[in-house]
Amino acid sequence: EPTQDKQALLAFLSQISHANRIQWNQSHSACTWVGVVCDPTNSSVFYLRLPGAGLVGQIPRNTLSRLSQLRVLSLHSNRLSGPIPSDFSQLTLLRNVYLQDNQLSGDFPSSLVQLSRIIRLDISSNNFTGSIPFSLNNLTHLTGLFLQNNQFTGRIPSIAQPSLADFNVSNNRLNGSIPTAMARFPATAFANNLQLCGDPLAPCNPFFPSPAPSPTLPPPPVIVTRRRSRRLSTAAIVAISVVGGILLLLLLLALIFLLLRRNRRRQTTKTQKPPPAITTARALGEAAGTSSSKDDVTGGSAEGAERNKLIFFQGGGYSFDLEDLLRASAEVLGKGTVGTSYKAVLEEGTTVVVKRLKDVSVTKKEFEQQMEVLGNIKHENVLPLRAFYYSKDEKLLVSDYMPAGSLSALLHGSRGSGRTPLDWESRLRIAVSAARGLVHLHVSRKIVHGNIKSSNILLRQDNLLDACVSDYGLNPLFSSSNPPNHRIMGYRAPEVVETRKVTFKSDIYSFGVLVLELLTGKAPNQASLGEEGIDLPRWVQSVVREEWTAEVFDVELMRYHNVEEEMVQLLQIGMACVANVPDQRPEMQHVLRMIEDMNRGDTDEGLRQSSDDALRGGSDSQTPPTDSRKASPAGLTP
Ligand SMILES: Nc1ncnc2c1ncn2[C@@H]1O[C@H](COP(=O)(O)OP(=O)(O)OP(=O)(O)O)[C@@H](O)[C@H]1O
Repeated sequence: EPTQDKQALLAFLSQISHANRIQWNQSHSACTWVGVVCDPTNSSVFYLRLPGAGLVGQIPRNTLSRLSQLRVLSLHSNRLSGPIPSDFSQLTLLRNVYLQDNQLSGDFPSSLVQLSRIIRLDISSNNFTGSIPFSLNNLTHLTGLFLQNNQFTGRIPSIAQPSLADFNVSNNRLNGSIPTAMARFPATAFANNLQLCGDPLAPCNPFFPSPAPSPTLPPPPVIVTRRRSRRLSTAAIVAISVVGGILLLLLLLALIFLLLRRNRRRQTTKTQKPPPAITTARALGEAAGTSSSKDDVTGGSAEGAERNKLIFFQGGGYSFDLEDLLRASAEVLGKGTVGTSYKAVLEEGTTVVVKRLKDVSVTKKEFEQQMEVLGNIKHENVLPLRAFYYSKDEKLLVSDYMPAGSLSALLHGSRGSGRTPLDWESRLRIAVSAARGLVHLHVSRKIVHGNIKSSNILLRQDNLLDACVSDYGLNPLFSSSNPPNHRIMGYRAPEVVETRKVTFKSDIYSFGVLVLELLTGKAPNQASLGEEGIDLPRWVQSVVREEWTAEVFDVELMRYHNVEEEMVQLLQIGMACVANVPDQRPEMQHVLRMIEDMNRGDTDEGLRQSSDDALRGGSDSQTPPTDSRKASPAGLTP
C-alpha cells in the first residue's frame, strides 16, 4: 500500500471539484482506485489517469507533485484552469504527460521542461500564452510534442531532437520563419498561425516586412539566452548555428531589398514628381473616362513609377503615397480569411491598417467599382475605407487603425489572467452599435456585409461602448468556388455552406451568432466542441430554457444583478436571427428595433437614441453613387 502517495492523491481530490464517479474509498488500497495504477509490488503510484473526470479548477499545489514515482499523468478533457504548478518539476520520472483539452493558462509550463525523461507531452487545446521556450531542447527523449490550439506567440524555437517524430503547433499566434530543423514536419503542423513562413509553408516574402514582430521590437528569442544557462547540448549548439545562419540570411535579404528600393526611388524621382493623394472622384472619373488615362489610376499595365499609386477616398485627411507606406514600420495584426492585416506607422506618425488581399479574382475594373461603392460609405458604426491599391501582384486596402482592438480580443483575450471582463452594459451597447452599422449597410446602401464576426467588430478608443463593423462588402472580389474557410464556419449560415453565396439573410444569421457570442463569452470558432468549433446556435438550442442562466450565459456576466431578464431577451433575439430557414430570420432593421425596444428594467439608458438616424442613413449625408443605389452589387441578393 503506497501510504504517502495515497495521502497525496486524497489531498488532490479533496481540493478539486470532480465527477461523482471518482469515489476513492479510503479503506481500500489506493492501487485499487479508479484511475490509479501502481508498480507490480504496489508500493508506489506509477500511472494516474483521470481523463474526462469532470475535474474543474486549478491543479492544487503540493499534491500530485508528491507522487515521486509517477510515470504517466493523464488529466486531459477536463476543465482544469490556471497555470501548471511549479512543483511539477519534482516529478522527475514522468514520461507521458497528457493535459490536452483543458483551460490551463499562463506561460509555457517551465516545470515541465525540467523533466528530461518526458517522451510525449500534450498540452494542446488549452489557453497557454507567451513563447515556446528553447529549453524544450532539454527533453532529449521527446518523441511527441503537441502544442496546437493555444495562444502561443513569437517564433518557433529550433527543437533539434532527432527523436521528435510528432510535432504540432497549429492554431496558435506564432509568426516568423520556421526553423530548418522543423521543416520536416507537415504543413498541417504549422497551419493557422498569425503568419509563419518558410518550409514546409510558403517562402518568406521580403516585399512586406516578415511577419515577425516589427524590427523596432526586441527579437523574441532572447528567452534562449536566459533559459539555456549552464551547459549547452550539441543539439543546442546546432540549433543556435541554424538560427544564427537564418538571421544572417535575413539581414542580407533586407540589405538587398533596401538597396533595390533606393535605386528604384532614385529613378522614380527623376521621371516623376511625388504624386499627391488624389481623390476617388478624380481617380475613378479618369478610370471610367478616356482609355488613355485609365491605367494611370491604378497602374495595372503602366510601367514602373505609375504603379506607385494609392487611390484615396474623400474625407480621410490622409496624404501619403505607396512609398511612404512601404517605408512605414509595419506589424502583422493578424491573418484573416481574405488576407493579412498590418498596422503601419508612417514616418510622419500616422497609423493606418493595411489589408493585403489574397486571391482576388475580379478584374481591375470590377475591383475599382466595388471600391467606389465601399469607399463612399460613411457612418459612425462602419469603419471607413480610406484608400486602396491595385496592381497585378498586390491588392491593398487602407483603413483607420482602431487602437482599442476588436470585440474578439476583448471577449476572448487572455481570459482568467487578470483581464477586466467586458461588462453587460458594454456588451449591449456593442450589439446595438454593430446592429446600427449593419442596418446602414443593408438598408441605406444595399450592401451585404458577408463577414460578420467578432474580429470584424472594432472598438473606438475614446469610447469602448461604441463599435463599428469592418471588412464589409469584400465577397464580390473573390471567387465563390474558394473552399469555405473554417475560421468563419461558426458564423456561416447553413445555406451559405452549400451555396457559397452570402446574402442579407446570411448576415442576419452571422449577427445572431455574434449576439450569442456576446452572451455566452464563447467563440464560435474555437475547437472546444469538435474540430470545426462550437456551433453556438445548436448548443444554445440544446440547453433547456430553465438552464440558460446556469449553463449558457458567460460566467463573467453572473456578477451583474438584475440583468438576467435583459440577457434572456437578447438571447431570444439572437436565436431568432439564427433560424435555419433564411426567410424566418428578421430583417436587420427589425433586429435593431427589437434590441432597442428591450425592456431594460431599472437601467434604461436609452438604447434607442439614434436608431432613426441609422434607418435614415446615419451620419452619412452624402448621396450614394448612382450605381450603388440602383441595386445591390452583382451576386448579392437580399
Ligand atoms: N482597422 C483596424 N484596427 C485595429 N485592429 C484591426 C483593424 N483591422 C483589423 N484589425 C485586427 O487585426 C486582426 C486581423 O484582421 P483581419 O481583418 O486581417 O482578419 P480577421 O478579422 O481575423 O478575418 P477576415 O479577414 O475574415 O476579416 C484582427 O484581430 C482584427 O480585429
